[in-house]
Amino acid sequence: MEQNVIKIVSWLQKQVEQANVDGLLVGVSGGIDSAVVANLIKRACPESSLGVVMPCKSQSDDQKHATSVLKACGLPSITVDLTETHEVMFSNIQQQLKSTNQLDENQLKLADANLRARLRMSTLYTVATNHKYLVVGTDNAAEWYTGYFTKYGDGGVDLVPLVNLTKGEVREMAEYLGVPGEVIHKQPSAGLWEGQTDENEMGTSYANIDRHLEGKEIPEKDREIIEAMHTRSAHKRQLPPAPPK
Ligand SMILES: Nc1ncnc2c1ncn2[C@@H]1O[C@H](COP(=O)(O)OP(=O)(O)OC[C@H]2O[C@@H]([n+]3cccc(C(=O)O)c3)[C@H](O)[C@@H]2O)[C@@H](O)[C@H]1O
Ligand SMILES: Nc1ncnc2c1ncn2[C@@H]1O[C@H](COP(=O)(O)OP(=O)(O)OP(=O)(O)O)[C@@H](O)[C@H]1O
Ligand SMILES: [Mg+2]
Repeated sequence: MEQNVIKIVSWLQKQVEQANVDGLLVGVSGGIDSAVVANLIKRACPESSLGVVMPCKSQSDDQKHATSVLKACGLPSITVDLTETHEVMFSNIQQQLKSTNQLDENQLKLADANLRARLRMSTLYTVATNHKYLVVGTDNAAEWYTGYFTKYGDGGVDLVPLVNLTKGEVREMAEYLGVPGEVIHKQPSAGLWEGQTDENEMGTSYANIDRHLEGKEIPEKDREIIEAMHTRSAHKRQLPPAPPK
């Protein structure tokens, strides 16, 4: 594990040098993926790294966990509360759709969740430009393969240091890095709506996705779910399609 950490930390340092920027930042949610990245960027750029906490109708536990992650790794932070910003933007869009008879309640619920992720992305780039830092993403191999992220939201980043690690490997790295236990052991959640957990929404488990990525046998039903997510999300892992010249 130590070797893996050293490898990623020096890769991050190289990216900073090559991009000719001053440092790195990450959104810190109180979840395990951003906790690991927070530790890695602090190691890569001890004097020029930043965590950004961005509550948006978030659970109070998440904020408590974000604070304990930041304290444990000594990463400085700022907090930008997006609750009001989201409220203004979302209710304006909703009103316009409603008054013109174009509102689809179910679709808009999903769009609402993705809007929060995209407001966070805009916030991170605003702070990154101010500091001359790069935005570091937190997607792991399981999320990347299944496309379980918001296009141009939490997927809109400059670097993806965890993209080759399964969720299990992220957990092992979190333990090695001293991430607080309550963060390591809670259910992964995008916090996109009340009571949401990743595994409920996906209909399969990270353990199955990890096993599938490692080439091991998993139940046929889970294999089908994972492959369907992978196919459906191909566009998120590519540049936007363009017509031939
Ligand atoms: N074939 C295609 N070619 C090009 N573009 C295509 C496309 N199909 C859809 N699109 C575009 O992509 C959009 C759909 O993609 P997107 O907006 O990402 O939305 P979508 O994939 O529907 O939803 C995002 C998923 O990621 C989950 N998520 C989000 C954020 C964080 C986390 C987490 O783990 O923390 C999880 C979230 O719960 C949800 O299940 C469509 O609205 C359309 O604009
Ligand atoms: N409230 C928040 N404040 C700051 N960043 C956030 C917040 N919510 C989400 N993010 C950013 O979006 C990323 C994607 O969320 P995701 O839930 O996949 O990761 P996580 O919360 O770190 O871990 P887990 O998957 O275990 O919940 C986070 O890692 C973080 O960078
Ligand atoms: Mg989360």
